[in-house]
Amino acid sequence: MSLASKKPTLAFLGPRGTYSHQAAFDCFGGSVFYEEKQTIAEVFYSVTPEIPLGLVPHENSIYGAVVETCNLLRSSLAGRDIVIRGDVTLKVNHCLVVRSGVKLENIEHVLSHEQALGQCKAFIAKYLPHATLVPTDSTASAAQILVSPKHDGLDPLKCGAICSQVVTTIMDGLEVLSEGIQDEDTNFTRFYVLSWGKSTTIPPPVPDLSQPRALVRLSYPPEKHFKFAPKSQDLTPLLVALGLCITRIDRRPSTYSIPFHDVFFVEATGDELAEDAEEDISWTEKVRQGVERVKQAGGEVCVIGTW
Ligand SMILES: O=C(O)C(=O)C[C@]1(C(=O)O)C=C[C@@H](O)C=C1
Repeated sequence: MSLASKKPTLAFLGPRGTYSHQAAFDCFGGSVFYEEKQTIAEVFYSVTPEIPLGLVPHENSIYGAVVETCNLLRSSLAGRDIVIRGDVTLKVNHCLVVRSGVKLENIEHVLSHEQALGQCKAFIAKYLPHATLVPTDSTASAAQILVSPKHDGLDPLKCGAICSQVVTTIMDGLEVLSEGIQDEDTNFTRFYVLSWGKSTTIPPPVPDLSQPRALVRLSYPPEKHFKFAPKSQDLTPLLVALGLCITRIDRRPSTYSIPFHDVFFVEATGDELAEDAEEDISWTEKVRQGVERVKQAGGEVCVIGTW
C-alpha cells in the first residue's frame, strides 16, 4: 500500500476557498485528502468510516455561535459515533468581492454565509444600505454564484459576495472591491475537528492540544420539564455536579417537541498539559466522573468530545 492511500479523508464546507477549507489546510496540510461538501450538515453527516474526519465552524468572535453546528450537535450521533477531537482557530478577514468591473453602486444584492453577513453588518449598513442580503451555504459558494450564469433570478452584475480574498485566486473573473470589511479588525472563527469514533487516528500535525478541553451536552429529562406552564429551569445543580472549569455555554431548543425544553452545550477546560503529561488520562477520567455526578443529580448528559 502506498503512503498516499493511507491518508484519511476530511470533509469540509466547500467549495475550495472557504474559511473552513483554510482552517483545515492550516491544520492538516498534505496529511489528509480533502472532500468538499455543500453544507455544514453534509459535512457532519459525511463523517463515517469512509470519511473519518470532518471540520465544522463552531463560534465566531464577533457574531457568536454557528447555530447550524450547535443544532447538529443535538443529534444522537454526536458523542456516540461522531466525536470532537480538536479545535482550530482561524483569523477571518472578509472582502467584498464582485465580478470584474462591477462598481459598489451597481450592487443590489449581497451574498454570503449568514455568519459572514452578520460579521460585516456595519460595513453593509454604511456602504450598501439598500442592498438585499442573500444567505448562501458558504462564503465561497456566494462567490461561485457571481461567476455562474443567472442564479435564482439574481443578476451577477448586480451582486457582491462577502468571502476571503483567497477565493479570487481560485475563481476567474472576480475582483476585490474592499478588504477587511468585518465589524472589528480582530475577527476569529473556531472550528471543531470531528472524527468517526474516538479511535480514528488524527494525522499530524494535530490541532493544538496544549490545554485539555471537553464539550458536554446537558439537559433535564423531558419528564422533569414543566410541560404546560413553560418556566425556565435552574441549570445550576447540573453545572455544580459537573464540577469542571466551564469556559462557554450555548443553549439550543431540544429535539423533544416540548416548548422551552433546552439543551446546553458546555465547554470545559482542564489544566495546562505541560505541567503534567499524565493529565491527559486523568482529564478524560475527570470528565467521566463529572458526567456520573450529573446523572446522579437527575440530568441527561452526553460527552461530545474530550481533547
Ligand atoms: O463559509 C465559509 O467560508 C465557512 O467556512 C463558514 C464560516 C462560518 O460558518 O462561520 C466560517 C468562518 C466565517 O466565520 C464565516 C463563515
